[in-house]
Amino acid sequence: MDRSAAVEVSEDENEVSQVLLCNPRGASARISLHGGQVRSWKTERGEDLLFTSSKANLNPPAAVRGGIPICFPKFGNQVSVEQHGFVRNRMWIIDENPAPLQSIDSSTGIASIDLVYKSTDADLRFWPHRFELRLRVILSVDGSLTLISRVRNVDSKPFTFAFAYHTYFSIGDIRYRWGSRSGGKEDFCDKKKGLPDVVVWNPWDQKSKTIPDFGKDEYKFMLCVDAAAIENPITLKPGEEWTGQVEFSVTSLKY
Ligand SMILES: O=P(O)(O)OC[C@H]1O[C@H](O)[C@H](O)[C@@H](O)[C@@H]1O
Repeated sequence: MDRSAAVEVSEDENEVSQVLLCNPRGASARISLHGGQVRSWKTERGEDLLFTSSKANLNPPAAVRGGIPICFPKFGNQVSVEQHGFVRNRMWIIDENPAPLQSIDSSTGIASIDLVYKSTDADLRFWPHRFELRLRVILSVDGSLTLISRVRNVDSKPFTFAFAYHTYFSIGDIRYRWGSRSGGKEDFCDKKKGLPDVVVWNPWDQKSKTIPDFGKDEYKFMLCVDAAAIENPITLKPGEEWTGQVEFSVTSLKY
């Protein structure tokens, strides 16, 4: 029987709202309003395709180690801006009135949610520009996950930023073949728009020991592959908007 897609909002143990998207086949994605961060992306068999550390600190404001933190307006460690920007450490809200990007109808089996983060006066101390960042997360009938971010300059002067979906994939065992899951039968595939760069990161054994919210041997079972715009930062004039989109799916390998 074909069921409709479902969107449920609940609170986690820290009273932070979480949105659960389910497609008719039982695949799901969970998104936290803390950071607008995708926390899990599960197949219909319940297997999480994203990594979350067993040592992750779930208490705001620090970003959770795992899932898909959003890095904006900077990537990396830069003077006066928090590492990887600050929106991953802020509380977002559900956008009740999203601009239509495409028609989404839950009876078609597609589940989606729109979140927004609007810069505050306090943020101006870290980055002196006013912006609105909207995130649409779409879980499709085939289980693929699409993230569409739109940054709008609502200031009176231009600004320049970097952006990354800092995606922690869960993998089989990095010592045998990175990117493969459970013996090399499946692989991740992503399609990107507006995000020309890719950042690949694994802390490996030595750096793992210096990261408090990361388990000693967990580096073997994760790999960050970030769809990003970093090398050539994006400049927006007042009123302009930029869109960065990524679609993740799992494909079966033919070997
Ligand atoms: O610990 P985080 O701030 O989340 O950053 C995690 C990692 O992200 C990136 O991939 C950087 O290149 C690394 O230098 C950094 O350690």
